[in-house]
Amino acid sequence: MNLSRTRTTAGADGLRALHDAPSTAVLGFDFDGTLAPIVDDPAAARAHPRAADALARLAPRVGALVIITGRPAAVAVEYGGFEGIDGLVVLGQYGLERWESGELTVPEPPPGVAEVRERLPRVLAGAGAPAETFVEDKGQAVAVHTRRCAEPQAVLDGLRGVLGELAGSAGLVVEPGRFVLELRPPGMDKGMALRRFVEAGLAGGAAPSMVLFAGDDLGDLAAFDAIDVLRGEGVPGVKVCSGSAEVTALAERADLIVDGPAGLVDFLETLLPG
Ligand SMILES: O=P(O)(O)OC[C@H]1O[C@H](O[C@H]2O[C@H](CO)[C@@H](O)[C@H](O)[C@H]2O)[C@H](O)[C@@H](O)[C@@H]1O
Repeated sequence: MNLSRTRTTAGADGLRALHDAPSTAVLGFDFDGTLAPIVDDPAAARAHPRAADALARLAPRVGALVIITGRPAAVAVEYGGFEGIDGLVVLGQYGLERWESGELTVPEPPPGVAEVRERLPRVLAGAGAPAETFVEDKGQAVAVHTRRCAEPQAVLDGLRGVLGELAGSAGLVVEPGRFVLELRPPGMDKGMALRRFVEAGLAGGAAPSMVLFAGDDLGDLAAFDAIDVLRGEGVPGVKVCSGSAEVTALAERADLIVDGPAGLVDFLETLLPG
């Protein structure tokens, strides 16, 4: 493993801890933009062609593999091709849902989601949202995408206020992302999900010896925060940014920057025996 690839001493310490004791390491990943290249249609997103194989080969070598995604857990499993990966846990909808070994746990959505679903078309029409504005219904949340609009950032910025009001009036919060505003339940984020996963310990009861998380989008900053807290408590950690021109906030805080999903898979393959 090439420790000099890291930009920080703490990151090099974290990678060294991974190298020294992989069997008690926790490796966490975001899905879209990190394991799966970004595409215009959310339903067309698929994991990088080498991602599932790399994860399947890593699974028996590390303490735990967890994907923490804004997607419904079952969707990430399907789009990722992750069905047969023993030992992989997928926490969907920012940690509300859990998939492991084919078992899926999904809570009842709060009533605010149905309210937002019903009111959203009128709110979008009233705000003059272009026809290319796309609504993704995720069951626990509703996402408004502007990627396919001619001016996606301007449309997104123009919708922030009305969608914030709509979410607030229904007891939901707005989660901003790459040309998307998600109206979702409060009370859980990727940092809390990662923290709980780590605190639950590894199969067999061992405490994780290090934690790595790789992400690309604003929702992943909470997981970076969790890594910082763990480091403060003496658990080595590595923050990996799947770099893009669309979001720069993660790169500023990352120990290691890789070139999108292809770069992440290349990195994962360096953790495997040749
Ligand atoms: O937490 P993640 O796994 O990164 O999921 C976050 C959201 O990702 C998806 O949207 C993003 O990817 C789409 C497909 O590449 C892209 O078209 C869109 O512009 C991106 O924002 C997904 O559709 C959302 O449901 C996820 O919450």
